[in-house]
Amino acid sequence: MYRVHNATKNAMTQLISNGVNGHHDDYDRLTLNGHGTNGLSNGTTTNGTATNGETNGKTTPRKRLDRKKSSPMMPAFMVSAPGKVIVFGEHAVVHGKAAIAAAISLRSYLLVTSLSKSKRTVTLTFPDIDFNHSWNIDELPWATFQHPSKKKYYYDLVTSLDPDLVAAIQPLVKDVSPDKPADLRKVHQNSAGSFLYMFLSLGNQSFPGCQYTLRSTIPIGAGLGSSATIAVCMSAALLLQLRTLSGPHPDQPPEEARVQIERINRWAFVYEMFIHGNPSGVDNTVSTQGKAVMFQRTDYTRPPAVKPLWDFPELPLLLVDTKTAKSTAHEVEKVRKLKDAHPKLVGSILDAVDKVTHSASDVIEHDDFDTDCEESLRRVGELMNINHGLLVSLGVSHPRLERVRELVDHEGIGWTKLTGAGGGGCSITLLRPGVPREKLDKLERQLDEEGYEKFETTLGGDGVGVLWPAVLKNGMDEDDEGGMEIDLEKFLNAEGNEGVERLVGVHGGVGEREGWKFWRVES
Ligand SMILES: Nc1ncnc2c1ncn2[C@@H]1O[C@H](COP(=O)(O)OP(=O)(O)OP(=O)(O)O)[C@@H](O)[C@H]1O
Ligand SMILES: C[C@@](O)(CCO)CC(=O)[O-]
Repeated sequence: MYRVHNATKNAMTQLISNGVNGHHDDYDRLTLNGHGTNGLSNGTTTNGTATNGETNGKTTPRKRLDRKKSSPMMPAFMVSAPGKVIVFGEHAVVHGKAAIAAAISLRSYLLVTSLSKSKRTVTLTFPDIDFNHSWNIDELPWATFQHPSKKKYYYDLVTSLDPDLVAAIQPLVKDVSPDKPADLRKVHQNSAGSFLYMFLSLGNQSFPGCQYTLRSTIPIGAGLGSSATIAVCMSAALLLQLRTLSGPHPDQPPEEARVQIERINRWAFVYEMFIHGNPSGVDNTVSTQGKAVMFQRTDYTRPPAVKPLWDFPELPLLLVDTKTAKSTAHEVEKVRKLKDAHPKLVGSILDAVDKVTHSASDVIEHDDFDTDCEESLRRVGELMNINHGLLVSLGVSHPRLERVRELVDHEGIGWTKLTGAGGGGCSITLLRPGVPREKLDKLERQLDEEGYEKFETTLGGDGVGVLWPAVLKNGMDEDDEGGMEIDLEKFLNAEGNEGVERLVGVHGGVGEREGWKFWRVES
């Protein structure tokens, strides 16, 4: 894994000098916090043509609005999105079957800082993967992306990448990180490509210079949806900068909140397509919406069926990271090849996974389901074991995942399955009620000795959140007005996951924090 927590002093100075913190004088004009206009009715497209940006891809022409003369300075702001666990149905979901996924409390945080007007660059600063790169906005291939035959709008449903557009950004992507080892270079080039594709699709040449700095508390490539969180953060940030989102604010009607969530999710999917090749969209969907969902996409040209599971139970789960990095794209491709080679057999396995997911949903949603009752948990646990067995037969387990199962099964501690893409990554164990503390301690010691990492996380948390401006009310080091501005230096200097959580965390170890806002989609 390529996790770099603390950039060196020199690198840091360079990263910081790329960006200046935006002024705060214009933020109350924007669409956040309920004070601004509704992005739905104010959907000015980048070429000055006004459209009604309603969902379902339908547009009604509206009268032309005046083009904005200059773009006002933005305050620095942040967005955050949660990782996820897939409880049932990974891989099968790529082939049109159902999956159940829940948001977790580990999150990614993106700080967006505007540059002074004369600075015409856009910079990605991703210290977790040792990546920092700038492009001159005026040198990007806008003409190709803005061509009427190619142009996409913020409300569009994009379900495949356009090969001509991918080709247009290749010259910019291939220059990224020439001196890094090949595997890291590939990761950087993927990050660059997915960002540029979305930036050029949504933005325009008069976009202000800015810097996007990302830090995450989610292990990378561990099956916890790290890439989807980056996709969701980037999508939300760009849509906010383009003033195409309204809220989040406390009085926002749920149906309006749902439109914003849907919009963010659509573009997050585009970002994911670039990183993964063929994602199902379950990761970005649960990361955007939060809580838990039952997800199915049978027709890739249409939005998926997403059933929110508001009352998803607080399952007693042990989340274990094998510390063996994998690539989702690689594991998904392996299953596709197996299916091509044995279509009927693999088709039956995928159908069986679908049945397991539906059975689990029935059990969990039944009135009698009780997380304190052994019988309830046993039924879910057995389904987890069956799901894992089917994933093994698809070839996506790993000896280190099997070792976790062996240790858990031997002590009768619970039921284990891999979660996410497999091939390494994480497992989840549903704990049997009443297991003696000594047994759990023994397991934890053993896992620790063998180089596993245990994660404490809760399921079903909030989805994408916004901190606008990047000032926290009850954080640390509050100023005279009782707020603490999160600037680039503080953000980059925060020590490890704990430091990031303490500085900007949605909970921050100090309880629910004022400042972070979420689209509330429950009705
Ligand atoms: N903290 C981060 N900073 C920058 N890029 C990241 C970060 N975390 C993830 N990424 C991007 O996501 C990629 C990992 O995605 P991948 O799908 O392989 O794993 P995952 O999303 O953690 O697992 P899964 O899809 O199985 O849930 C990285 O190669 C990188 O491009
Ligand atoms: C393996 C997979 O099913 C889940 C990855 O978290 C891939 C996907 O759904 O895109």
